[in-house]
Amino acid sequence: MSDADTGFLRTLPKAELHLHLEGTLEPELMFQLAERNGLELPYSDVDALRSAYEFGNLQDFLDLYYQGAGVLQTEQDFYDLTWAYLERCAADGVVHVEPFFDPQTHTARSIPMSTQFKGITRALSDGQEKLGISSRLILCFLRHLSEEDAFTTLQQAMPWRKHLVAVGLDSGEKGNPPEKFQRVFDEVHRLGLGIVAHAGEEGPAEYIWQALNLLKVQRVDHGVRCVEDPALVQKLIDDQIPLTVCPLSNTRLKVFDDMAEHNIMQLLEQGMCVTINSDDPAYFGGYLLQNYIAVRDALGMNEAQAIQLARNSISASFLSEDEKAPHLQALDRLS
Ligand SMILES: Nc1ncnc2[nH]cnc12
Ligand SMILES: [Zn+2]
Repeated sequence: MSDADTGFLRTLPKAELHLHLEGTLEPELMFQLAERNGLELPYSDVDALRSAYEFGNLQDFLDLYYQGAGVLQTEQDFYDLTWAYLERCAADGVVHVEPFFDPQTHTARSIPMSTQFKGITRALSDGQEKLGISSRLILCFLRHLSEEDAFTTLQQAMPWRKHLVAVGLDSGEKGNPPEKFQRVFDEVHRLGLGIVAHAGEEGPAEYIWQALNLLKVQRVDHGVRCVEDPALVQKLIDDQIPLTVCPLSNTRLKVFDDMAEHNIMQLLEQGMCVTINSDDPAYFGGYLLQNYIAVRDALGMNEAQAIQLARNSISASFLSEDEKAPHLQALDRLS
């Protein structure tokens, strides 16, 4: 039995570091935006759409996720999406967020970069002002597309450079290793932006090595397959490279058959800087608090471990040390 009750988990000051804004598109909002934009969805109603959320693997999910994102057309759509997510964060006790967005999903449909940035950043700014939630935005390249396309995307984002803290790499991992994007991440580095990448979700431990050594990532998104290489596990511990782990996502996408088999608590106990995140909560059945609850219920996470996971999320963020301090002090008071 665990001693971390839900109220306690809610009051923990937590940061969310692995969250795709397009993955917060709830079926209700998807239908609302489709109607507002005069689009037809290939589902009769919200229930029919939700019942399609059965995924055998990452690609099954991505096919639906990219299709769903097609309803996002106007600045207000991006605002509404982001604002709805921030309201969920407020309810879950999330104090800081570093969301991802996938601009190529939208520019490919002729939705300008400016439309995306304006809607998202206006909501993030309201989130700070009205909800007290701080944020830093991360642009992700889609790894199933070419490196040339990523270069074009980076160029298009330059007028919005000051709104970005980092650039990431997502989408289908298998067959799209980090090395495919080494040159564009060299450029990201030259621009002084942070770097993160999905690696070791479905892909092998070798992709995590590449993310570290070739892309020079500051955090690894997912990374749970690191356990297949003991030397890699040791490196992640020694260098305290944060892993942004997404428990509900991993079970819904069959990275682990069952939450009871998830390795997050083993990684934590080995001394790795692991964090809990929700990835694509509208598709995987829960926002950040729900992920903490799922880990508690299946893996017996206790209060001290929950505090450590929350502490890791603040430490691993792109906030300055001064900005982290009040959250870390609040966590110390709970210890
Ligand atoms: N879990 C995930 N892995 C890779 N790309 C994604 N895009 C949205 N969610 C993702
Ligand atoms: Zn992800």
